[in-house]
Amino acid sequence: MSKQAFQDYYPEELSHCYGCGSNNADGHQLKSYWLDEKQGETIARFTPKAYHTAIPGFVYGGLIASLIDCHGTGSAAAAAYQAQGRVIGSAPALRFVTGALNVNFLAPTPMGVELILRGKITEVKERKVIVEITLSADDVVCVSGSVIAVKMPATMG
Ligand SMILES: CCCCCCCCCC(=O)SCCNC(=O)CCNC(=O)[C@H](O)C(C)(C)COP(=O)(O)OP(=O)(O)OC[C@H]1O[C@@H](n2cnc3c(N)ncnc32)[C@H](O)[C@@H]1OP(=O)(O)O
Repeated sequence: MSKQAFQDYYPEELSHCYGCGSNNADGHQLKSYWLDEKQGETIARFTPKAYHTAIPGFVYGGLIASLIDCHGTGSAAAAAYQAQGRVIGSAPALRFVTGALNVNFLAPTPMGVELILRGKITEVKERKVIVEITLSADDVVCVSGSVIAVKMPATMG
């Protein structure tokens, strides 16, 4: 696993995202990495805080959605660089935003354990990347989801 997260390559001015921006002190600051680059598999870890509670003992679904969202967009950027045979972070920058986010809550997600997000890149096009994601707690898949990530429009940059 590489030491630098995909999000560490985002430029400073695009590092304010509530889910994954390292410049957002109030955000989740999610970090995503290759688990197996050849297989297009990625990983992120996150331990919810007490204030991320839905029902006592269980994690708030909106938090989970945002973790899937940012693991998806980060994985998409890494996959786009990979597909072009380029070093991640090299210019011109390849940046992706969420076009669509699907989340399926399969089982209650317990508080008090580290959550593991695993991504699988299933489609890479020039302007669009699809990432399928699972979120596990204690080796149980509690949530599945997918992100359709689309190249960031100039109007957002
Ligand atoms: C960027 C650096 C890091 C920043 C932090 C990470 C981001 C964190 C995640 C977020 O929260 S981002 C904020 C939430 N997202 C937005 O506000 C995006 C708002 N929507 C848009 O700006 C545009 O609608 C969008 C860029 C998503 C798409 O517009 P485009 O005109 O660029 O898309 P286009 O029509 O060219 O379609 C390109 C491909 O994407 C597909 N696509 C576009 N929008 C889609 C959609 N909504 N659902 C499914 N597919 C979609 C489209 O079908 C097509 O696929 P194909 O190539 O296979 O034909």
